Amino acid sequence: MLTGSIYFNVPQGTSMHFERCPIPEVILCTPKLHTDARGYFMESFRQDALDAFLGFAINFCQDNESQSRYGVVRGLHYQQAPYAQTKLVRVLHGRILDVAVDLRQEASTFGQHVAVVLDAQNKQQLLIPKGFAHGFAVLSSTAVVAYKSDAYYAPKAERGVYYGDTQLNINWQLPVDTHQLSSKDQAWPSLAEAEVFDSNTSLYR
Ligand SMILES: Cc1cn([C@H]2C[C@H](O)[C@@H](COP(=O)(O)OP(=O)(O)O[C@H]3O[C@@H](C)C(=O)[C@@H](O)[C@H]3O)O2)c(=O)[nH]c1=O
Repeated sequence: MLTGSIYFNVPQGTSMHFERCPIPEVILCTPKLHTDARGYFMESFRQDALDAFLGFAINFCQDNESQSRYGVVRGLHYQQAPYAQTKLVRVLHGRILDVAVDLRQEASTFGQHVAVVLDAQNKQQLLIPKGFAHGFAVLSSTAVVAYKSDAYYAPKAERGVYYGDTQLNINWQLPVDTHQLSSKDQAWPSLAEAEVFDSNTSLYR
C-alpha cells in the first residue's frame, strides 16, 4: 500500500522511518526501537529528521491527548485556513484506525482518504497535513491517543465532515451498531456540502 519509503538517519545516530502513503503528503512514521533487558527506548519525535524528510519545517505548538472506549469515532475534523493544522498522531495505549481525508479542492486525490491502524505496539505515527480532515475509530477496549498540532485550537475555525458520508466510503473496521459519536460529530455536513480548502490558499507558505 505504501510507496516512497526512505530510512533517514540524522547525524546524531537516531533514526525514524518515513513512508509516503498513497496520498503522498500523508506520511507514516516509524520510530526506531532500542530494546534491552530493561525494556525499550525510542525517540518519539525529532524535529530535525522530520524537517529533513519533508524539506520544510513544521513548528508544532500544541500537544493533545484523549482517551476513548471501543467503538468511539472522533472526527472528521479540521480547522479552516488560516487556522489549518498539521497533526502528528500516535497511540499510547490500545489500537485505532486513523483516517486522513483529502479536502484540497483541486487535488487529484480530493475526497480520497488514507486509513492506517496505529497502536501502542507498532508505535507508528501518522502525519496529517493541512488541507485534510482527521478522524479515528477505537478498535481496542480503550485507546489513549496523543497528537501534536502546528496551530492552536481555534473553535471558530473548527469544521467537520460527516464520518459516514457514503461518498467518502470509509471502512471504519467496526460493526455499525458499536459506533459512538459526539452530537457535534453526528451533525457535520457531507463532503458535498462541507467547506473545503481553496486551491488558491497556500497552506504551507
Ligand atoms: C480539540 C480541542 C478541544 N478542546 C475542548 C473542546 C471541548 O470542550 C472538549 C472536547 O472537544 P472535541 O469534542 O472537539 O474533542 P475531539 O472530538 O477529540 O476533537 C479532536 O478530534 C480529533 C479527531 C482531531 O483531529 C483533533 O484535532 C480534535 O478535533 O475539549 C480544547 O480545549 N482544545 C482543543 O484543542
